Amino acid sequence: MNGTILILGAEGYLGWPLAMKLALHHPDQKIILLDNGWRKSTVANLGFGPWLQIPDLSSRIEAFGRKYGLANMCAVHAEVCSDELAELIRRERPHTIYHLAQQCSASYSMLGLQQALYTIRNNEEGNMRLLWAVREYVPKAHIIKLGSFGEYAKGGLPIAEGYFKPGYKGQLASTPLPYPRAANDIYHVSKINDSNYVAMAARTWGLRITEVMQATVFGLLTSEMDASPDLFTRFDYDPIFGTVANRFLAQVVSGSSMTVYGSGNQRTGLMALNDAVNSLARFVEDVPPVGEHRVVNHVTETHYSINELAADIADIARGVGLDPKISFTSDLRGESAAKKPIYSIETSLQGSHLYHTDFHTVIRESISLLQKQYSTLLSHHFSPHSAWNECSDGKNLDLKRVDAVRKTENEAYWDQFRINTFPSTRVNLNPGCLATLPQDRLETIKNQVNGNPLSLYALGREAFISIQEECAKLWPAIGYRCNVTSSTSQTMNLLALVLLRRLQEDGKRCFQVLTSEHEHPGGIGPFEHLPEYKLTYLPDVVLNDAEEFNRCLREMQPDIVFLSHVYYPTGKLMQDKWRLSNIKKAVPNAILILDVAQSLGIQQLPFGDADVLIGSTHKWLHGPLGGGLAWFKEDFASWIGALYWNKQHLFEDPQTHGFSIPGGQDFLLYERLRQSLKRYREIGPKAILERSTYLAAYLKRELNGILGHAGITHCFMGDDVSPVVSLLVSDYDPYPLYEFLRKKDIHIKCIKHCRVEAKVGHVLRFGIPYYENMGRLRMVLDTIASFVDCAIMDKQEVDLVI
Ligand SMILES: O=c1ccn([C@@H]2O[C@H](COP(=O)(O)OP(=O)(O)O[C@H]3O[C@H](CS(=O)(=O)O)[C@@H](O)[C@H](O)[C@H]3O)[C@@H](O)[C@H]2O)c(=O)[nH]1
Repeated sequence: MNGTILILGAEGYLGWPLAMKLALHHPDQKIILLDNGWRKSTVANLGFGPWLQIPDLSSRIEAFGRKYGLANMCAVHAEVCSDELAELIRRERPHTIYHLAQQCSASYSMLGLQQALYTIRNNEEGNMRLLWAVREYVPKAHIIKLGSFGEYAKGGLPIAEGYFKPGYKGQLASTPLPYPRAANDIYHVSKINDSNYVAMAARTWGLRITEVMQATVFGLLTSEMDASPDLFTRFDYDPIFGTVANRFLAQVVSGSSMTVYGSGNQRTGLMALNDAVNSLARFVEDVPPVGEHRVVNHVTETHYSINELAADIADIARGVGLDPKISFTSDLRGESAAKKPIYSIETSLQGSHLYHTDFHTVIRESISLLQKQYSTLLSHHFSPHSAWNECSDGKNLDLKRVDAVRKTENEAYWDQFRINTFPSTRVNLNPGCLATLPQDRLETIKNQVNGNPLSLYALGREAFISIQEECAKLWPAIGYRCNVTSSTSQTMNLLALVLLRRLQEDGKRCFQVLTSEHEHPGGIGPFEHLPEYKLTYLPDVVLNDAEEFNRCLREMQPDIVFLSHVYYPTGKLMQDKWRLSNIKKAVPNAILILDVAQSLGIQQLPFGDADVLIGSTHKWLHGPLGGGLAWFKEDFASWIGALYWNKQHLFEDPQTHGFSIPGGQDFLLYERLRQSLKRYREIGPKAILERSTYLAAYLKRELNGILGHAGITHCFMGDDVSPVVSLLVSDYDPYPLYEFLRKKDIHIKCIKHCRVEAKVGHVLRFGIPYYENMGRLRMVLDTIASFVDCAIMDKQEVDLVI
């Protein structure tokens, strides 16, 4: 490769088409696409999503490679606001850097304090870090910084390109001064501040900077996409991230009213996506001299007021047989203009560098494409955002609306969320393995390591620290050490062996383990297979009777009590309030191990009495397979010493020595877990449990109806506080049904021949992830009903009867 071009914010609306254009125009150059996925996850978390479901960035890069036979793009998941940026620039030495990695929504920046702070930090810190990194490592590089046309103060004067020579008190300035800037929102103020910093960096440090004062971009297609959906860019049309022309397009195509804010006399500059990207790409060859802050007004449609824009789009829409409507709201942004403001706009590139596609052509082409790619429409995308001056207690009213959108019963919201983040067509309801890594994180992780084992370790260390921070927030456990381990089964093997070694130091050879009849083999199995342990399985009638249970404890004086927090076959929650503290009172020297594999992520963990709590990450945290979290009481951890004895510690921290997975492992596990915990915290444990139990109640109710109708004797085990539906059938073998579902890509769990709460039979377990929805569960139920009907009606009981 003959050089490197770096695009910051390459997964955005402009970033991706720009990357394609550069890759095609410069096949001998390496194009690095950096993004942190913020835009995608933030839009989804607000309850919105783009019109078209676009593949993730790495799939798009692959599709581009296939179509054009080029392999000069590579994606990097990194934060601009971290040392990763300087490190990347130091390593790659790009000659051209596009900076598009900014929070670009004025409405988002006005949602509340957190959003305002995020905008300032991300935009201004990111910009500052870029300037310093370029100064340090590639001072001759060309920075192309996306500014905003909206930074300029509009006062009836012609709008110059960044600098002009004003007159005052009869005198004309001798050197050009910055054209006045003013804004009504935090986003645009952050861009104004950026302009000052880049101007300073050019003047004082001699950097070469082109600042592109970008007007509102509209449209969906660029020439490189060639109408291939796997190369499309995101098209947002919601009130926070959707911009005016794109919103109007989506509104006319879907039959909603175009929402004009205020009088509609306010003006907006516009530019078609293809024109904007073409022009941006040409700056690679058009480099300003050292020390120049060149400002470019990037706008092609200079005359539109919002009313005129709506009227023009309405005309074009009518021309293609649509029935456009326009509605007016109050002046949400304080833009009130009694009549259209008058000013002209200078654009030095117009006619040369800046190609201007006919507005009507782009609008017609966009309408046609939106009609063809009609998506799941969510009407809340069309409502306006709330007024920028309507704040109470520091919280903008919009957030309340967003909360309402996200509530448990909002199928449209969750459907969109699933499509955005867990788009698999399979329905995974196997509560033993809900390890479905969100789509938007997969690519991130793939690109972190680039085949270098040392970077794998470095990433592992960094991720481990973040995991510990996340865990401390999610599960504050005073007096415990939290460690990232292997899964419950793997950790229990180690713990059973280490315990044996420690217990035998007192000379004893045989140890009593008290447990229940419904443990998962992964937890209790190691004790069952090591002959030094003698197991007693208490039946549920004893476990559920406080007095009887205490009597057993006192009589047996077990060395170890091993119990599950949520019962494996039924999903029922242990009555831990009295159970665990009673164990500690009755047998204070016994080691109490709590298997939280079935409860981690959906129930509050009962810290306080248990010496160890062990859970897996591939169930309700939807995290990596083979990972686990284990909490050890401080004194227990000191006594037991370690689980891993090979001293290949990955960390300096002695607290983790011997308890965290040592070197020689795949530490992407840590990165995957970090991503899963981040997602888990973003959605929130409460929302997750509420949504999952709500769906589980629906599935249970409907399943009951189907089985009752078919005359199949059954009962549901468990309770209503768990998102696990556990179905017990005694007269039928449910395995053929399980197999039938599996072939239809519906996964559940079948446990044959088990005893639960004095009943004997076969159990089918359904665990319902929060991101599922009624429509997909209905499909599962219909599939079950079709199997059951068929088997009964065709008198194929032979399939069902044991
Ligand atoms: O449904 C809507 C949406 C917007 N508007 C009006 O359309 C105008 C433009 O609003 P917008 O949301 O499309 O765009 P804006 O907030 O101005 O910001 C967008 O356009 C800027 C360039 S410029 O518009 O400032 O030139 C970029 O910097 C930003 O990143 C991009 O989000 C405003 O007068 C707004 O009141 C409506 O009337 N109805």
